[in-house]
Amino acid sequence: MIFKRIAVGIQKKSIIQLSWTRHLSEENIKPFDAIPGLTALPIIGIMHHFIPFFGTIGPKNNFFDMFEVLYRKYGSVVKMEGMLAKGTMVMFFEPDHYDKIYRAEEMPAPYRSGFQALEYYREELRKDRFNGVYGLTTAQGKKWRDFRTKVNPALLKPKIVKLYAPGLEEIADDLVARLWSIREDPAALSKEFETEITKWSLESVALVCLGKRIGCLQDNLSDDHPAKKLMHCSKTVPDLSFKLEFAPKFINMRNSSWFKELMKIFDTQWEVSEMYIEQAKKAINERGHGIPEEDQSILEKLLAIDEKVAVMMANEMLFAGIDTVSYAVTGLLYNLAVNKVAQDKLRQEIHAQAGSKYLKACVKESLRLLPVLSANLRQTTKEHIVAGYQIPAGTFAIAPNEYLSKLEKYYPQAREFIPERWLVDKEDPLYYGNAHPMVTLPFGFGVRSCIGRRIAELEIEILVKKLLDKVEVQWTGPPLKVVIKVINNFKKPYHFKFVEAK
Ligand code: HEM
Repeated sequence: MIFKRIAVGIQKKSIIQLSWTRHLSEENIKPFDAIPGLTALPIIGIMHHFIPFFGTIGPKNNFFDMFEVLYRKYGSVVKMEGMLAKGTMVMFFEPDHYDKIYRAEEMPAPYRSGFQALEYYREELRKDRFNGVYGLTTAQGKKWRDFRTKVNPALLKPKIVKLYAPGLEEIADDLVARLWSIREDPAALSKEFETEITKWSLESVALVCLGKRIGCLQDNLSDDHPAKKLMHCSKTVPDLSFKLEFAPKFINMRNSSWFKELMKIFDTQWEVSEMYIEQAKKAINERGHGIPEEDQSILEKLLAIDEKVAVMMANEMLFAGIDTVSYAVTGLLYNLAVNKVAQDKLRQEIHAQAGSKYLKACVKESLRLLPVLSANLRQTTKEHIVAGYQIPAGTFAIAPNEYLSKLEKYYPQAREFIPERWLVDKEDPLYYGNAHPMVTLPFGFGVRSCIGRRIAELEIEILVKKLLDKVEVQWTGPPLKVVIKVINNFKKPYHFKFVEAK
C-alpha cells in the first residue's frame, strides 16, 4: 500500500514536472519572426541591403563575404527574406543546428528546391516532353527517390566508375598536350585556359555518359559545334539563374528577358544533349547488347533499367558535370601553384607511382578552401525547433559550409592549403576529424549528395597526375578571387604559367 502511494506520488510528481518542463520549453521557443536578419521590401525585395554605404550588408563579391558579414552582425541563426524563388532562407552558423534539420529531412526524401526556372521548364513549359520524369536536380519526394535508386549503382560504385579510366587518360593526355603547346604565350594561356579546361571536362563526362568522344579537344572547334553549345549552356545557366534569384521581386517575372533567355538555353541544352544521346543509343543498338561491362557507357547500363531515366540522367550529366569539375580542377591547380612544397610532394608521389593518397588529400583540401558551391541547401518539409526557434515547413535551411570551413575553430591554420590535415592521425592537432563532420561538405550531404562525385574525383585525379608528371604549375598574378554566381566562379584573367617539371 505504502509502495503504491509512493509510486502514485512519483508518477504525479513526474507528470507535474513533465508538464512544467514542457510549459517552460514552449515558453522558451521563439517564433520564426524573432530570428534576426534581412527583411524584404514589397517591390525591391532585399536589394537595398546590398547598396554601397547605406545598405546593411553593402555590395559583396561572393557568398563567403556575405556570410561573414551576416554572421558578425546577427549571430549564429540568420534569416534572409525574399531570396531563392523569393522564399525565406535561414542560415545556420552552428553545424549542430543544420545537422539536426538535414538528418531529420532525409526521410522520406530530402527536399532541395532552388532551381525554380528549371522546374517550371520541365514541369510546365515542356511538360509533354518530360512526362513526369524530371531528373535528380528538380525531382522531389517519391519521384526523386525512385529515380535516384535506379541510377545510384551505375554512377556511384567506384569499381564501375574506374572502368572509364583508360578513356579519361587519353582525354587528359590531349588536354596536357594542348596546354603545353600554348605555354610560351602567356596571353594565349591566360585567355584559353578556361575554355580548354571546360572542353576537357565536357569531353570527359561525355565519354563516361555516352561511351564515346565528342571531339571537344580537336583543333579549330567551330562556334556552331554542338559541344560549344553545351559549354555555353553550362556557363550561362548559373549566370541567368543568379540574376533572376537576386533580382528585385518585380523583375522575377516569367516575361522578363532573362527568364525568356533561360528557357531558350534550356531548349538548346535539351536539343543538343538529345542529339548526342540518340546517336549513342543508335550506336548501342547497332553494336548489339551483351558486351562486357567495361565497354558499356553509363547510358547503356541505364537503358537496360529504364529508358526515360537513362535519357534524363545523361542529359543532367551533360549539364551538371561540366563547370563543376572545371572549377574544382582550376582551384586545385591554383592551390598547388601557390603552394610549391605541396606540389613537389605530390609530384614525388606521381613520379614514384606510389598511389594517390596525397593527391586525394590535395583534392579534399582544395575543395575545403575553394568549394564549387559555397553552401548547401535543404527546404524543410516539416516544422523543426532549432536553436530555440520555430522553423516552419517550407524554409530554405542553409549550411554556409565554405565560410565555416575557413574558421580557425574547426581547422587550425584554416585559410592555408595543408593537404596533410587529411592524412595525419588523431593525435596531431591538424587532424581533420577534429572538425565537426558537417562543416566541410563539398559534395553535399546524405542520400541526396552529388551523384557525380566518383566521376568527378576520377577525372580530376587522372588529369592532375598527367599534368604534374610533366609540368610545374606556377601562378604569376595576384591571389585568385571567387566571384558570385549560383555556383562559384573565378575572377579572370588567370595567371597560370607552365614550365617543364624536374
Ligand atoms: C567537383 C565536382 C562536383 C562538385 C563539387 C559537385 C557538388 C555537388 C553538390 C554540393 C551537390 C548538392 C548535393 C546535396 O544537396 O546534398 C551536387 C548535386 C548533384 N550533382 Fe554534383 N558536383 C560535382 C560534379 C558533378 C558531376 C561530374 C555530375 C554528373 C556526372 C554531377 C551531377 C550532380 C547531380 C545530378 C546532382 C543532384 C543530385 C540529387 O539531387 O540527387 N555533379 N553536386
